[in-house]
Amino acid sequence: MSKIIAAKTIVTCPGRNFVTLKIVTEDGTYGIGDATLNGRELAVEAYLTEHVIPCLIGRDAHQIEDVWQFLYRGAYWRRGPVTMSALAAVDMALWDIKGKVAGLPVYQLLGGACRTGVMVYGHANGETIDETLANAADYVEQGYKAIRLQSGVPGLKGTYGVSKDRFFYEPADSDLPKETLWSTEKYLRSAPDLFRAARERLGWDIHLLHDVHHRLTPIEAARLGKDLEPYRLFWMEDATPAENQDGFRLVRQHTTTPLAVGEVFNSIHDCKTLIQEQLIDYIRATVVHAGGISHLRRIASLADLHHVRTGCHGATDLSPVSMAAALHFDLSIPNFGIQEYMRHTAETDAVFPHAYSFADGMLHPGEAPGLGVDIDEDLAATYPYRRAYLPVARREDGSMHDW
Ligand SMILES: O=C(O)C(=O)C[C@H](O)[C@H](O)CO
Ligand SMILES: [Mg+2]
Repeated sequence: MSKIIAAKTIVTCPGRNFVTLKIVTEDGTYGIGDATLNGRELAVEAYLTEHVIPCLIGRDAHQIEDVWQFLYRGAYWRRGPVTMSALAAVDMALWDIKGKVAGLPVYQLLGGACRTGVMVYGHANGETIDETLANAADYVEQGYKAIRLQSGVPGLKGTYGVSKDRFFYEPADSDLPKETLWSTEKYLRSAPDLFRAARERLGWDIHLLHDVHHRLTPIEAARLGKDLEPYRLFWMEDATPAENQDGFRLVRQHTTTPLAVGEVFNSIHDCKTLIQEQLIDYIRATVVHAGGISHLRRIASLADLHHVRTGCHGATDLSPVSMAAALHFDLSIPNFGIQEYMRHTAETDAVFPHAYSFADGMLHPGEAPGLGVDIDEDLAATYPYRRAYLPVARREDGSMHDW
């Protein structure tokens, strides 16, 4: 028994907002978990403070599964991004505590390493194809084996996924949602040009990925998948809004471009049809939004039965605590595919000192007991919360468009 005697949330904004849960046990051991939900941070913070933390006090920190079941089954209003992010933070923090008490990195508790490192993909983007490919060439030089390419769409000012900074990308950059312009026709004309040029310039020894950000109908996604086939993408991500899972049947019938989806999923119930019918190749559900390490392992086990591999979301709105948790998970499961890696800024890295490291296109979680990430609470307190939103998209006629 390792009784939980205290828990609290820490909200900080070292360039962007993060919510962290800290759980302390009677022997003074503490664990941390990420509870960040981009643009809705304080909803999770309040859910944890008002509804979860009171239920944690007095429980055994070692009973990770029982605590998970208590908070999930006992919630009645279960699932959904707020609830599952809060539950994820508890789960991560308890795995962190267990690792620290055992003196082992979490991946060892999950069965040990299945691979020497975790292949990651970086983000190369630019206003033009030339700019995007120049940035991609830098990633190749840094040793990356896989790169996501996003480029501005000719005729559209500012495209989601395209940043001004070469290496640091923060789309939640406005205190109210910024309205951007979208044209499916223009995008569908330009996206294949990007990948044709990429293969000419970068060759075939690098994995190329692309994120459509849920912006196409199934038949449009099918056409893009076909147009991209000659360039052999590692995956086409979020081709169509994921609520309408029937849409994936149509996309699947028309293209052999591998499909990835799942960053907005919160539970195994969101992905089970797509996995069981083999309508996707990569499931991108992530530790923080899908109930923590414990629940993500269930999703991965189901996926493994159906030849679906993982590709955890890893944008900058997931804190270094989530990144570490994802790396322990990635290292330990048989059907790992790839891990997204959008580097955090130096300010964020200073607030969250961590043991994970990058070399030769791979990340490794390191050998520190637990998750191997800490939070400098004094430094965190110097960065107060600032409301920040992702942009929204309108079509050229002014109507709202899907993400
Ligand atoms: O990283 C990705 O694949 C994304 O699509 C980034 C998301 O837009 C971002 O995490 C939303 O909060
Ligand atoms: Mg995405």
